[in-house]
Amino acid sequence: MLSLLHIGRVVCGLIERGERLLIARRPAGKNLGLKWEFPGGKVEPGESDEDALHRELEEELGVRVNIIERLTPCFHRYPDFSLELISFRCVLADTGEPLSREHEELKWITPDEMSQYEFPEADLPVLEEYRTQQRSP
Ligand SMILES: Nc1nc2c([nH]c(=O)n2[C@H]2C[C@H](O)[C@@H](COP(=O)(O)OP(=O)(O)OP(=O)(O)O)O2)c(=O)[nH]1
Repeated sequence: MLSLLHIGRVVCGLIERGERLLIARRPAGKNLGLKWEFPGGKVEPGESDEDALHRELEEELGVRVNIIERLTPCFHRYPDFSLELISFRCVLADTGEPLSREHEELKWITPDEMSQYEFPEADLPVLEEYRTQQRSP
């Protein structure tokens, strides 16, 4: 029998700077390797989603952020595991550049450029919601 692992809540940050958003490329050896994602990670037991976001962004990028808005959470089932992805629009709290401590590469892209990058399937509704928001006045 196939057993499907539910990894629980994963938070990620859509970090905005002017018209651009930060995307990060997952390392080759990790699951969903070389896909582009929004930095973040798994929420630990007893932690709030917001605390998890701040912890992960500090660990992965060495940055502090201010949260602007929580987007609609998405449940997604991959062939071998499922997760709930909770995304937040945010901005950098300080002037320093994010560091690529755990990713293959970081890039600042415009919403129009998103379609040129391969994101995990769980991110597709997030990208759609974000682009729709950008188009509305
Ligand atoms: N950070 C992040 N993870 C995503 C996104 N989309 C998506 O499907 N995921 C998946 C990939 C991973 O299976 C999971 C996040 O776990 P992770 O392994 O990157 O995070 P972590 O730092 O908590 O994990 P670990 O290496 O400590 O085990 O969520 C996304 O946009 N950002």
